[in-house]
Amino acid sequence: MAIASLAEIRSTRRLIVKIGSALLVERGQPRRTWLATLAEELAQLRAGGTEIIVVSSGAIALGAAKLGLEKGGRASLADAQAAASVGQVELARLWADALGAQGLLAAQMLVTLGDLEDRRRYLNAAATLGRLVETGAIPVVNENDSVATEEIRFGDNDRLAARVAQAAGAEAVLLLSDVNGLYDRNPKEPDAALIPRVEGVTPEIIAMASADSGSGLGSGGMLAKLQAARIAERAGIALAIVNGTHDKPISRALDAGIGTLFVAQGDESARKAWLSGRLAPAGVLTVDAGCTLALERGASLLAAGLTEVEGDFRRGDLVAIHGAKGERLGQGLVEYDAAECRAILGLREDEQAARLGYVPRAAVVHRDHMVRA
Ligand SMILES: Nc1ncnc2c1ncn2[C@@H]1O[C@H](COP(=O)(O)OP(=O)(O)O)[C@@H](O)[C@H]1O
Ligand SMILES: N[C@@H](CCC(=O)OP(=O)(O)O)C(=O)O
Repeated sequence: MAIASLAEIRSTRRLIVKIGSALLVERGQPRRTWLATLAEELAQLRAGGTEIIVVSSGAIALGAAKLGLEKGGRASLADAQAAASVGQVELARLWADALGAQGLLAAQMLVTLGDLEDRRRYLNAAATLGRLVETGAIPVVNENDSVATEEIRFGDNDRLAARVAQAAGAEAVLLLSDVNGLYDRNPKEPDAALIPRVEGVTPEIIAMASADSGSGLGSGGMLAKLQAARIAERAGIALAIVNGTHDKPISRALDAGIGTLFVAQGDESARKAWLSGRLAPAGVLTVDAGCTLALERGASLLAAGLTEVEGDFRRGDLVAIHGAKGERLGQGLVEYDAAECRAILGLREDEQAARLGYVPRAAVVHRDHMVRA
């Protein structure tokens, strides 16, 4: 479903909700009462059938206060990493308590840029997120700040949220911030006007983001949100920036329709196109007629339908999928190395475990990581 209004975000199947540092932390202290109202809203969304993944900042701000570090722990990378180590413990506890009060189970997931941008590791993160959500738990994702160095950091959780959305196959991202949305200039300027809807993040839109990052607690400012919007729109995912400062911020913003909606610029196939990029497939998997039919119906490629494996690829590589007559059926990210694929060719799941010596993965190419021709 293409999301055309803020209100429609309520009816998404899977939604990423990102909370910035300034919302969660005030003068070094967590905003527990506010968080309780947000958790209540997340529980309501969940009860209405929307699967929720939280991306939460706040570790550095919380940890810096505990350690008494200057500049909110952002004076140096070493400070930020130490602050994040201390603060993440508290952040996880906060979420476990807030969601627990609503009868929900919080699951902590700390990731780095590489986990979401390197194809091989991306599959692991995607599988864990998917499984967590299926179990009914609410993943609470943050960057693993204490180990990520400058070159391998997102640094801001806005882009992290957009990448998590891709990995989790979410339809929308809701960025809760301390402003109503994107303004045509720095919102502190008197004539600044809120932009309700953006169809494509153009250079003109990027130019609206002022270098002033408002709260001073976070890291990304508006520019990071626009970069996140660009990742999302190209992946066929809607993204909205709304004001999260009030109690029950989601209902307030979505009901009143106040915020900025970045409309997805592609469809589902655009999301999957990201998976394939412009890479040349590293191998070919040929499947039998039954499997061809199953793939046409949108199923995953299972080892039982595999008849031939060509090439020397590794888990996470892009492979082409061919039918029995050599016709191209599609392509996708393969869950096994080539040697393992050959070992389990044609085998059912129970036979695979015996051959591999470990519990097999759900598919050779999962439907979420496959683009049909
Ligand atoms: N064109 C703009 N529209 C809205 N906000 C802007 C704009 N340019 C700069 N900003 C600043 O960006 C801030 C939001 O970024 P940030 O403080 O990083 O948020 P968060 O902590 O929620 O991630 C706003 O408070 C605002 O001061
Ligand atoms: N991972 C960091 C957050 C970094 C960040 O981008 O913060 P923000 O701009 O407030 O979303 C932390 O937990 O402190």
